[in-house]
Amino acid sequence: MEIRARAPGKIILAGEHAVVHGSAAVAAAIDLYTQSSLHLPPSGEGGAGEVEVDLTDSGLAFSWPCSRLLEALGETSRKAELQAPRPCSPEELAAIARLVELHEIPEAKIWLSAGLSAFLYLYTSILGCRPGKVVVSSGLPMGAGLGSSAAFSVSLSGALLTAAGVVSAEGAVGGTEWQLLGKDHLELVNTWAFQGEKIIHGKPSGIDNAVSTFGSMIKFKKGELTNLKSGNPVKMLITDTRVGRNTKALVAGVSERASRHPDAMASVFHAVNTISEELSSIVELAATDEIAMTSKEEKLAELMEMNQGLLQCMGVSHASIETVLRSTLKYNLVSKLTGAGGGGCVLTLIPTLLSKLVLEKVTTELESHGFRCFKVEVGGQGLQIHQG
Ligand SMILES: Nc1ncnc2c1ncn2[C@@H]1O[C@H](COP(=O)(O)OP(=O)(O)O)[C@@H](O)[C@H]1O
Ligand SMILES: C[C@@](O)(CCOP(=O)(O)O)CC(=O)O
Ligand SMILES: [Mg+2]
Repeated sequence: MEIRARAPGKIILAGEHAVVHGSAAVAAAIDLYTQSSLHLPPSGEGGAGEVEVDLTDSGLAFSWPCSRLLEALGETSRKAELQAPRPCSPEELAAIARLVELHEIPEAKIWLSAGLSAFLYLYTSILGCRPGKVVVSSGLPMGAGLGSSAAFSVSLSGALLTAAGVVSAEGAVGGTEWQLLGKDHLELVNTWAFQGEKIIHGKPSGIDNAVSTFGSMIKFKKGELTNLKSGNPVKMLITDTRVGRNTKALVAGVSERASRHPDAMASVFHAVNTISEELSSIVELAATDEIAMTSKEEKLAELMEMNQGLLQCMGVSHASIETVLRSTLKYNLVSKLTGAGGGGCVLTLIPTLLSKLVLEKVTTELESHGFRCFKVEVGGQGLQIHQG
């Protein structure tokens, strides 16, 4: 049996970091995906064979004998828990970390260990210690702010829960081999993926896994999700500064600053909340044609600029991000970091009336700094399944 699941990355238009502290944020799915293909041998029995994962993007593959997993973790998959995952306990996480350490991961790719821990947790909790192989491949840059960790957790959870028979695909995605899940099944995948994100991020807000699961453009606040109907999707240029960084460390850094300056940071988070609320109402107004396109874009640009200033207050900007801001401002274009910052990707709002020539000039200038620019479609499908 082969089950494939693909889940999109995301951009955050407003509210990253502040969303971890209870503010609203606005995010949208993009058309870059992580795909997990799960192969299960016909008669998988606990205790025999191996669990394998092939991480094609990093060129590394790992495997564990099922007997070893059983010995270290016990029989982890319990029917009742499939409908309501329990968080990974510190003891279980330590046992998983020891299983990951059985493999020598090259120092330059040590960041993979968090993803491997999330993999082992999701696999053994959902399918138990039965043999199987998962091949993961992604069009998303890893650790760059486009939500690769969430797309990884969502696609894995989608494939594993489908194999366990607790979720099933229903409607086809027009003209493709992919199928969608119903709302309740998506909710369940999202809950599992959140557990995976917790292992990778430490303290995620849940926005990345939610937008990767449900797709579209959403407002997210304290775990509550509102679908934003945006008539004419915004156009964004993404610049990957190629400066590597780690979301877990950046999120922890903002929390430390918040504990050093609780009142000042509460005001920053409050301001971000207001920006996200305003941004989401502009997106929705635009869908009803109650606001002209140019006026919408001017307002969005101003709000993004204000949000970037507040992200600088939180200490998550970076010299490379500032270079992108300066370069795009020369052409009167507004940019802000997206995701955790500290390097990674920057969004630049592309107004509808911007000439092709100007866009080419900006892109050339950004690429002359060694950055990589690309355009994405915003607000598309979330998790999709293919069973064959
Ligand atoms: N395709 C993948 N293969 C292996 N690990 C992945 C993959 N995608 C994401 N990960 C895991 O997620 C981590 C990146 O997550 P994070 O720091 O949150 O950045 P982002 O989510 O912005 O890409 C990687 O270090 C790795 O552990
Ligand atoms: C910084 C944060 O708001 C978004 C992180 O996104 P990413 O992992 O950098 O793609 C953290 C979170 O909301 O969990
Ligand atoms: Mg992430």
